[in-house]
Parts: sequence; structure tokens; C-alpha cells
Amino acid sequence: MIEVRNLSKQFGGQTAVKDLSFKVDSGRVCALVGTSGCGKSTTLRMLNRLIEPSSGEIFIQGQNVTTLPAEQLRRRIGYAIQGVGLFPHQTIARNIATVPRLLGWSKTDIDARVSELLSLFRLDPATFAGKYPHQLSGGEQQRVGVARALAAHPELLLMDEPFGALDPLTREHLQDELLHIQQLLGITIIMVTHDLEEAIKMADVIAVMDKGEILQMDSPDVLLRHPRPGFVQSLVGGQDRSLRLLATQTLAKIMTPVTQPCDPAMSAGTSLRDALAGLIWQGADRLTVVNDAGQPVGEVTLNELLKRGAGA
Ligand SMILES: Nc1ncnc2c1ncn2[C@@H]1O[C@H](COP(=O)(O)OP(=O)(O)OP(=O)(O)O)[C@@H](O)[C@H]1O
Repeated sequence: MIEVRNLSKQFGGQTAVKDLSFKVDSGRVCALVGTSGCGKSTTLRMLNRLIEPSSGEIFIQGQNVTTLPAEQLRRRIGYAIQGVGLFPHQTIARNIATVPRLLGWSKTDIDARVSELLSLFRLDPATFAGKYPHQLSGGEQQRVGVARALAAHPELLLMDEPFGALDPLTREHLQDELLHIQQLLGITIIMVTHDLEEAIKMADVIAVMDKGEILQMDSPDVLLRHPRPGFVQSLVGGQDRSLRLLATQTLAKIMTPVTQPCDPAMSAGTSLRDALAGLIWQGADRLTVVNDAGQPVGEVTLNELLKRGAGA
């Protein structure tokens, strides 16, 4: 668990982050959202002390790390940013191995970890390990950036707009991939994003920031159903709130036993939002939920989807 107590940062006379206190449980994904300049990146960078806090304390697994040497702290915390920041003159393998090398891992352990991570991110080690960053696409580089951040089994992964520069399809793909890996490794993630849809999709808990303060910190569902009046409401409020609500759940959560298999068929991991879009597109009022083998495992009606998107 990571806990922040009364964290503040002033640059000159200007307050960028004001008396923040919050906790994120182990294995959870927390997203910091808010408009440009509200203090998201400054908050994130104080957690690994790329920026020194003006005041306040940070605890990781109960240990006060506020005064730990920053280098030591950064080896326990992975950090991935938009634009990746890979070392251009080093191979992909060497880039990923950066922190394990600093920690003095053996060559055998490093090679094994590099292969494991490349495979996890579906980059064939034989093809990619020896390449240089400029020989990779943006999406591939972004994967390597996250793999590098995970290399030394960090307790915490910090991500600052990690998918910001990618096209929507690649972005969605990488979000799915990261969620899968997060669940596999059970790692705690704190991510900064200006994209509310990304926060809703990725996070267990969303902290909405404005002018250096957290105005509300709740699960996506609670945030969408009960936003605090004012800034939070205007951020999450719009007419597409029902669609955002539907995006927080999957068919697996709401399906009932199959009565009569019918078209369309959709996988259990499909979001309710995509399911609704599919039913509208096909003019159907019911769908069959199928497992990976294509066998029917449940069904969901259009009516049920409409109910789930209702605010009341
Ligand atoms: N090194 C710095 N020196 C002076 N002011 C800074 C510095 N870094 C950030 N700030 C200021 O602190 C405030 C918060 O910046 P921060 O980068 O944390 O915002 P942000 O929410 O991440 O914004 P964005 O979404 O645009 O990246 C801004 O007013 C910014 O100008």
C-alpha cells in the first residue's frame, strides 16, 4: 500500500500541489485526472522524488520513504512516461536491463528477465532484443518503456500519460495488454491521464484533481453516479455519462443463464458499452455470451443494458 500524507509542492511562490493525502491499496490501479496544470505530474514525480516535496510524507508498505535516498527509492518504483525516454544508442535488451544492471543482477538473470518481459508484451525476444529504439514503431517503443519500468519487479509502477502519443486503436490495445499484465503480476499502478475514458477503463479508483488538490477520489462507478457538485460534476457529467457507466462493466458481471442461444455472440470480457453498440448495430434485443472456445455461457438483454446505464 502507498500512502501520501499532507504532500505539498511550491515552485517559487506558486503552489502546484496543496496538502494532498491519499492511500492506494496494493494491487490496485489509481488514476489521477484533471485539467492541464492541476498538479498531476508534479504529484506523480514526488512519489519517486524526481521532484522533492516541499512538505509532507510518503509511505510505501508502511515504511516512511520520504527521506530514503532518491536513487534507492527509484529502484523500487517503476516509471513510464509518454514518449518513452528509451536510450537511443542502447539495444532494446539493454534498455530493459537498466535497473537490474544497476542492482547488480547476474547476466543469466538479466537475460532471462528481458526475454520474459518481451514475451509478456508480445515482442518476440529473438527479433526485438538486439534492435535499437528507432527501429521500432511508437507502440512497440511504448511497450518497451513499460517493460523497462517493470524490469526489477517494482512494488509500484508510476505512469505519466503512457499511451498519450498513440493512435486510438494502438492505445486501446496497449491499455488491454497492460490491464492483463497488471492482473497477472498484481502490481500497484498510479497513472496520470487527462483522458477520463482511459481512467474509467483502467482504474479501480480515480482521483480528480483541480488547482493542486484532490476534489474527489472514488471508484469509477461512484464517481460517475455521484460526482461532487462543481468541477467534478462538470468533468464527468455530460450526456455520455451513461455510456461511461456502461464502459466500467463487462458482460461477465451481468449475464444470466442461457435460455436459447442467439445472434449476436459476444465474449464475456466485452464492455456493456460495446455490447450495447453491437445490439443497436444489429437491431437485436438480446445477445449470447460465449467463452474463449465460442461456447454459450450466458445471455444479456437490451433492456438489462439500458437499465445498467441509467443514473438512478
Ligand atoms: N519545474 C517547475 N518549475 C516551476 N513550475 C512548475 C514546474 N513544474 C510544474 N510547474 C507548475 O506547476 C503546476 C502543475 O504542473 P503539473 O505539470 O504537475 O500539471 P499537470 O496536471 O501534470 O499538467 P499537464 O496535464 O499539462 O501535464 C503548473 O502550474 C506548472 O506550470
